[in-house]
Amino acid sequence: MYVCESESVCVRESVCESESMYIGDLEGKLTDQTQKLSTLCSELGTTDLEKHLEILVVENDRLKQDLNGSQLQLRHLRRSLSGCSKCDHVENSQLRERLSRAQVELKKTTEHLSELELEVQRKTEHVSQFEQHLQDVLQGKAEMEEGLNKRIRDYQLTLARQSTPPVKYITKTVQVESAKTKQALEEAQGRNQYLQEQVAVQRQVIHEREQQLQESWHNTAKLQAQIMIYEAELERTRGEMLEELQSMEEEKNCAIEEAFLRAQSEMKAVHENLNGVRMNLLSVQPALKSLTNDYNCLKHQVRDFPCLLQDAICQTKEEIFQMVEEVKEVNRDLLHKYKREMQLRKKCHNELVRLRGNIRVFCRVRPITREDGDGPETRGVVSFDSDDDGVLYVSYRGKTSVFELDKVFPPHALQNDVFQDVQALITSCIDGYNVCIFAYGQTGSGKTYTMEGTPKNPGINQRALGLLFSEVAERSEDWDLTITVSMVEIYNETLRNLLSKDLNEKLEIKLNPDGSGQLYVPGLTEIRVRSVEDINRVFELGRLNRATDCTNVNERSSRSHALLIISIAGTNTTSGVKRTGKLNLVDLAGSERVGKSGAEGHRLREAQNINKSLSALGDVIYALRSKQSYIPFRNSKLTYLLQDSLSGDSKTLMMVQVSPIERSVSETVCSLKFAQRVRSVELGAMGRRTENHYSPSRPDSELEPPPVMVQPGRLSYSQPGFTVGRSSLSGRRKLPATGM
Ligand SMILES: Nc1ncnc2c1ncn2[C@@H]1O[C@H](COP(=O)(O)OP(=O)(O)OP(=O)(O)O)[C@@H](O)[C@H]1O
Repeated sequence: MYVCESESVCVRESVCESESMYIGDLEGKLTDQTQKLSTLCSELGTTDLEKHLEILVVENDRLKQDLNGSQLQLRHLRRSLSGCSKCDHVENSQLRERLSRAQVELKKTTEHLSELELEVQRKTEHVSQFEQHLQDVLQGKAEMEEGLNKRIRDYQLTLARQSTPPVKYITKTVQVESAKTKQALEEAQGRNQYLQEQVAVQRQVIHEREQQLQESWHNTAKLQAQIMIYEAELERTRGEMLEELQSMEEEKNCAIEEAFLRAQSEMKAVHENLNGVRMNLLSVQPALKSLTNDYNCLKHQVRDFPCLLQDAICQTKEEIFQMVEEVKEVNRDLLHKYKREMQLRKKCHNELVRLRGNIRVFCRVRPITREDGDGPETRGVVSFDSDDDGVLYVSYRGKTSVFELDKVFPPHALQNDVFQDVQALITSCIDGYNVCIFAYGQTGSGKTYTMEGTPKNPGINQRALGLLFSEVAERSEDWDLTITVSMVEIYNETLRNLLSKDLNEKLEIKLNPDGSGQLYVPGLTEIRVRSVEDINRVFELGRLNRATDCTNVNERSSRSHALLIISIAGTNTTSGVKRTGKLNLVDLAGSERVGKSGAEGHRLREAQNINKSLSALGDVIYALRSKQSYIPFRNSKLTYLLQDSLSGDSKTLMMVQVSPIERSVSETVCSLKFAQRVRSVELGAMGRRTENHYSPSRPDSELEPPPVMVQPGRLSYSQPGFTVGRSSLSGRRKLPATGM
């Protein structure tokens, strides 16, 4: 029994050994399978699939980009094509080139796309093959696992069947030995458990891979669908492009045809023109021949022209020189005649002035002004003779007084009209005469208006200086003339220098110590004037100085005599002979004050002084008229100052100013009577102030050259003095002056 038990234990041990060997074998196989699986997994594993998938995705993206690029190009081409209709033929051809390039690129892209499609297809097949293989491997593994499980179960059943009661004894033994077996079994079971777990893990992994594969298939399908859509789009675009290309081709053909037809017609026209030109050429040939001949002829002439021109120039020069000489001769002759005529004119002028009389009396009737007011007293009492401009009628209380003067200016006479009649006198002072123009009349009769005028309408003073400037300029070739100006006021028998800085300075009239009998005023300011601006400045200064000394200029002007003394000194540039002339322009004080003022105090003194000076003026004129040996020039400052302008061959013009209104009639008549008395005076004959020697005694004289012989007939101032008679030659009617 013991043997039997030991035999059974041995059998059991051997079974166990064989079982454990088998299990180890199985384990080795399982390990191999696991290794294989992992190898397979690593071969086909996630990485490769993902890589494939990624490659496919990248490839797909690239394709998408290509497609986008192609679409963009296509759109661009479409736009270009739409603009093509407006472009010309050249642009069409450029677009066609671009289109063909795009087509080539599209073709390439399509080819590349089909290649990629093939690649995708190939890869998909490869993936499906791998899947199939993986399924097979999994199936084998599952089968193997199933077999192993079955065998493990069988072994477990066998082991369960072998555990019998007699083994109790043996069990002890077996217990000793079966512990090892048990342990081995347990180990095998543990390993088996472990392998089962591994298998489960692998299954899970496979399941995940399957899912991923499914997704990738799904994506691939999607992408394929997208590719299909793109392909369809491409196809459609290609179709459109082809259509457009075709239409463009048609257009091109049409354009070519049109251009060809046009070119043909133009060619035809050109041919026709050419024929015409040919015909013209044939007809022009003879003319051309004659032109060539002419040209040759002209060429010869041009070659000879400089010589001919030189000859002609020389000849013309000679002629011109001759003509210039002739003209010079004529000019000399004319100049000689002109100078002679000028001398004659001067003689005639002086003769005319002499015949008119040295004392001339004009009358100016001022217009009725607003200041005269209204009423019967402002009625006009003065009338004129339309046939005689020297006659004036004054009607008052039924009586008419007639006054004959040299000239009467009616109220409407202008400043210039007055000046026209006095300018001959003014020019004569350049010839060495002393001239005196004074305005006489009652206050407000227009004396200042006539002498000074207004800034816009100047009177005799400014016009006289303007005339003198132009005369000086005209004579500047023969005479070196200078014009100086002084302004003096006589108020209350006091002489005041209106151009002086010291207004309190009183001037005195003195006899020139050189024994010439000339008078001069020491300290009198003489300002040289060359232009109208100079005159205006001098007048302004005079007006200012006159105004500073009184509160009412108008009042003062009515009671003082204002004198503008213009001296003209000249030296003959040829002979060195000097001569001087003086022009006194006097605005007298109002004449109505004389003996009528009834005033007291300074007003009385004023009236007495005005009376004195105007009476003295009357006395002087009376003495002159009656040719008295003594002329009372010294009775007043006025007559003393005007002595050299009232005596000898001096020329005097009295402008009697009268008011036309009834209120002033008595003053008007008085003034006109005085004027007639003055008009009847004859002045004695004295030579003009002509010097041909240096006179140091005259304070205003200049350095003179040594005396020279005066050429006969050249200088008008060399004439002897002349006696001035009352103008019996003037033809003026002698009308009795009726007193009132
Ligand atoms: N011919 C004229 N045309 C227009 N207005 C004139 C004329 N004559 C004088 N008048 C005006 O008459 C007014 C008095 O003239 P103006 O001052 O010249 O007189 P007058 O005799 O100089 O007086 P006085 O002795 O007070 O100085 C002035 O307003 C002046 O403008």
